[in-house]
Amino acid sequence: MNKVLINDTTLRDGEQAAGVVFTLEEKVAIAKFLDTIGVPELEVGIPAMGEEEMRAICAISNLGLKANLLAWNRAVISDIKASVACGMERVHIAIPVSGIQIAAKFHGQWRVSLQRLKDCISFAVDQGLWVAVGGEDSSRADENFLLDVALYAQEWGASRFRFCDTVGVLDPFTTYGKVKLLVSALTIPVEVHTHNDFGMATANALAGIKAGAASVNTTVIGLGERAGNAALEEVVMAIKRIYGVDMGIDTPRLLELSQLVAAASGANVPPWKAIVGENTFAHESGIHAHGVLQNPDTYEPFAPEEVGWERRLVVGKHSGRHSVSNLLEQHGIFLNPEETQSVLDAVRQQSVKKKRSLTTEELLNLVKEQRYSHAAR
Ligand SMILES: CC(=O)SCCNC(=O)CCNC(=O)[C@H](O)C(C)(C)COP(=O)(O)OP(=O)(O)OC[C@H]1O[C@@H](n2cnc3c(N)ncnc32)[C@H](O)[C@@H]1OP(=O)(O)O
Ligand SMILES: O=C(O)CCC(=O)C(=O)O
Repeated sequence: MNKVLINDTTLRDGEQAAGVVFTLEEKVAIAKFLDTIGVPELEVGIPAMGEEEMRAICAISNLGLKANLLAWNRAVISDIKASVACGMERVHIAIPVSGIQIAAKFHGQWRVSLQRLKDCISFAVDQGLWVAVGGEDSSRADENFLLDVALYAQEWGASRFRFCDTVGVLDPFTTYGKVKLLVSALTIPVEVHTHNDFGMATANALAGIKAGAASVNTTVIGLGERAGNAALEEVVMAIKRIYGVDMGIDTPRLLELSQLVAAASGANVPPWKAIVGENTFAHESGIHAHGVLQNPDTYEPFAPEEVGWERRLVVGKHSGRHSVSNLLEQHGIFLNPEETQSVLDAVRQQSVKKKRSLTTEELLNLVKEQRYSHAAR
C-alpha cells in the first residue's frame, strides 16, 4: 500500500453531526492537537456559515500550523470569497454529481451545475488558491458522468478530486472498483470520503486507498453526519498494523485526542469502539485473560501503549482462576487452588448480582470476608 495522506475533517464534517457545536477554543484546540500528532491536512470548516465560523477559521489559520488547511465551499463565488477572507490558501469546492442531488439542488440542470463549478474553479485559481473538488454523492452517480465531471475539474485547474460516498451505501468491493476507475482516468490525485451508514466507512476508506486514492478523509471517533465518517484512529491504525505503513502519526496520543473531541462534541464513545473505546484492551473472559497472561498477542492485535491505553484484567461473571489469582498476587495474596476456586465462585455470584464486573477493592473484600488461611503472605 502506498503512503496515503490524511485530510482530517473533524472540524467540518465532524461538527456537522446533529447537535454538535464546537466553540472557537475547542476548534483551535482540536486543530492544534491534530497538527501536533502529525496529521498533514485539516478541513477546518465552512466560511459561508457566517461570522462566528469565519472567526474560528481565521484563528486556526493564524496559528501557523504545519498542516495544510482547507475550507469547504459550495460551488458559489461568495463562499470562496469568504474562504479567502479567512486567510485560506486552499479551498475545497463541492458539486453534486448524482441524479438525485442534481435534481434537488440544480433542478436537474447538470449543465448549469458544471458551469458553476467551472466559474468557481477559475475564480479560485485566479485568486492564487490551491483547489480541490468534491463530487458529492459520487457513489450513486452515473459513472460516466462522474468521470466527465472529474476530468473537467482537472482540466479547469483542480489539483485533487474527492470521491464521496455521501450516504454510505457502498461496500469495500464496489468502492474499490469505482475509485479505481477515477484513479486510472485522472492525473490529479483522488481522495476518498466515506460514511458509516452501514458500518463500512473505515473498510471503504481502506478499499479506496487500495484502489489508488492518494488521500483519505477521516474524523476523530468517526464523528460526522448521521452514522459518521471513517474514524481517524481506525484508518491510521489499520494502515499501520494491517498494511505495515507508518504514516508518521504519534499514535500513543490518539486516545487523548479522542477524549478531547468526545468532550467537545458531548458524545459518549461506546466502550467497544475500535482503538479508543475503554474496553479495547480490557479482558474479563477466563480463557482470554489466561491467554493474555501467557502472551498478550493471543487476544490483542497490538500493544495497548501504541494508542495510549494500558491493558486491564477485569474480574467478573466470565472470569477464570488464572486472572483471579493474578490480580490477588499483585496485592500480595497467594491462595491455594481450592481457595482460588471458591473466590472465583463468589466473584461470579457477586458479578451476576451486581450485573457488572467487580472492582479490585470488591475482589479484595471478598477475599477478606472468606478469611483464607493462605491469604496475605
Ligand atoms: C454532504 C455535505 O456534507 S455537504 C456540507 C453540508 N454542510 C452544511 O450544510 C453545514 C453548513 N451549511 C450552512 O451553514 C448553510 O446551509 C449555508 C450557509 C451553506 C447555506 O445556507 P442557506 O443559504 O440558508 O441555504 P440552505 O442551507 O437552506 O440551502 C442550501 C442551498 O445551497 C445550494 N447548494 C447545495 N450544495 C451546493 C453546491 N455544492 N454548490 C452550489 N450550491 C449548492 C442548495 O441548492 C440551496 O440553494 P438555494 O438556496 O438556492 O435553494
Ligand atoms: O466535499 C464534498 O463534495 C462533500 C463532502 C461530504 O461531506 C459528503 O459527501 O458526505
